[in-house]
Amino acid sequence: MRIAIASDHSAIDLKAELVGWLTGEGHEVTDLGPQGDARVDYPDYGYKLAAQVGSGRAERGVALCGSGIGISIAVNRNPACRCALVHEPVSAALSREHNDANVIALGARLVGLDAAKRCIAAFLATEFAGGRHGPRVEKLGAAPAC
Ligand SMILES: O=C(CO)[C@H](O)[C@H](O)[C@H](O)COP(=O)(O)O
Repeated sequence: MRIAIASDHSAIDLKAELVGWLTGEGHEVTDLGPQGDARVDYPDYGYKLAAQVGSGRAERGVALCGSGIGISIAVNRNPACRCALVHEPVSAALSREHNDANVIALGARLVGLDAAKRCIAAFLATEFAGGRHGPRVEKLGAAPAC
């Protein structure tokens, strides 16, 4: 699967571990940065990731920051993205099954490497169930203007 991954400075170590793991699992991984450990702003990387997934260049995205909150908010500002912030695998699977999430967000200061891998594995393995969930997800792509 084509997977894009991005973070802020708080999650570069977790990002590096996940890039290695996902690549080893046979995925085509695009690391959108950051590459160094300088402090950066999560919106910049969230927007880059959202553009990659929203355009279809990546099929799925992995978004990381300290809590996962900031970067998930940034990704979800792109109407083509449905980013789910999760802390355990059941929510990760539900985000696919019910919400057809295309980006998963994780907090590097809250979730360890093993839990992050289990969440991502569930996220990648679970299909969207469709059916009654279809029209609900369609509504997410057509949010009313304020
Ligand atoms: O957006 C966040 C909080 O909701 C992330 O956890 C950020 O990574 C965090 O705010 C960065 O904080 P720092 O003190 O500048 O490292």
